[in-house]
Amino acid sequence: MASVINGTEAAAAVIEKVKSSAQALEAEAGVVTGLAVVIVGTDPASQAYVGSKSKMAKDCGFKSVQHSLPEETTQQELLALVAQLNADTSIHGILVQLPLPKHLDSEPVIQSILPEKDVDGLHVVNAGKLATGDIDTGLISCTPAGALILVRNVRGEDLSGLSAVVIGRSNLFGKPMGQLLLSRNATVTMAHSRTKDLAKVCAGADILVAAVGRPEMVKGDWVKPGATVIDVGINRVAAPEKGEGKHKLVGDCDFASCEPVAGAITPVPKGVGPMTIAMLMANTVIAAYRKAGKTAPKF
Ligand SMILES: NC(=O)C1=CN([C@@H]2O[C@H](COP(=O)(O)OP(=O)(O)OC[C@H]3O[C@@H](n4cnc5c(N)ncnc54)[C@H](OP(=O)(O)O)[C@@H]3O)[C@@H](O)[C@H]2O)C=CC1
Ligand SMILES: Nc1nc(=O)c2c([nH]1)NC[C@@H]1CN(c3ccc(C(=O)N[C@@H](CCC(=O)O)C(=O)O)cc3)C=[N+]21
Repeated sequence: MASVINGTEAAAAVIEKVKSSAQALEAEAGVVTGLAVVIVGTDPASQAYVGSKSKMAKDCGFKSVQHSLPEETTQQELLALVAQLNADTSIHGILVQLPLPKHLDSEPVIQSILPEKDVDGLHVVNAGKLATGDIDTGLISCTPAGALILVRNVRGEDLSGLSAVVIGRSNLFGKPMGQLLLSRNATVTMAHSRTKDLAKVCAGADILVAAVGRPEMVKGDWVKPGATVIDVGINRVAAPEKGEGKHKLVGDCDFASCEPVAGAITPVPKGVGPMTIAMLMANTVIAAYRKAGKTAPKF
């Protein structure tokens, strides 16, 4: 039986440190940490995430601004908003919620954010720093940064001798996760949709991280006994057992079959999800410290 990793509790510890850091920065330098979240369109799931990010920012004592733009926003209008936020000295972090509506091209928008305000870690400068092994001076994508803290809580600071498999190779999660695990000396395999015999690849993993977007794809017989399983997937599926038209969240791992085999496993919800929001706050306060010329807290 695995121990179930409590993401809510781990996130609360991060948030406590963010709050005290933000307070200290305000007391010492008169700087209020500022976060701007930009959302385009009306996707209900995105609206919910953005709402909880703005609320958490306020709880941390930040200045929090939310820009909700209509579905028909043009590329030019979105770029103009980012330029305005880049120039705004009261804003230290900018997050543009993805995915954007189909008529918009997300890449130029992301690359137009100043790297020092790119709290999603998606700017090439930040992605490049992580890829070249600089984990200290850039900003790292929130979900992998949070997932790594959960891994460290179970396995310790140094992952030498452990094999890690990451399923998924997105810029937002899979690639930075692989690089973070590598930076801690794990032996990393990046798996994806073209990987042959995925079950066998996974069976060698001491640390198995799934970020695929396929509900309950990873089964218990893919899991090495005692492995640390980090389930990043957030899938909203029908839950007729809860009543007609009801939904529930499930991960990319089949919890019922994985949990008896794993040594430790994250649940969905209350696993990686809360860490993502906590690390967004952490990145924002880090950005504010750097802007003020002060040594940023480490998480
Ligand atoms: N908890 C949180 O805070 C967050 C959760 N998520 C969740 O994580 C999941 C992944 O997100 P994201 O990385 O953005 O997704 P993407 O859709 O960008 O990437 C999915 C990856 O999974 C791979 N893949 C797809 N099908 C298979 C398969 N059958 N076997 C092996 N690999 C496969 C793809 O491979 P290929 O490259 O070959 O196409 C791709 O690399 C989603 O469920 C998302 O909701 C995301 C961000 C934050
Ligand atoms: N630019 C950008 N950066 C992101 O980091 C980003 C994004 N776009 N687009 C969407 C994904 C998804 N994402 C989540 C954040 C928190 C939870 C979260 O807190 N989940 C709760 C449950 C929430 C619920 O009940 O609905 C949990 O897992 O316990 C989930 C998913 C960030 N994303």
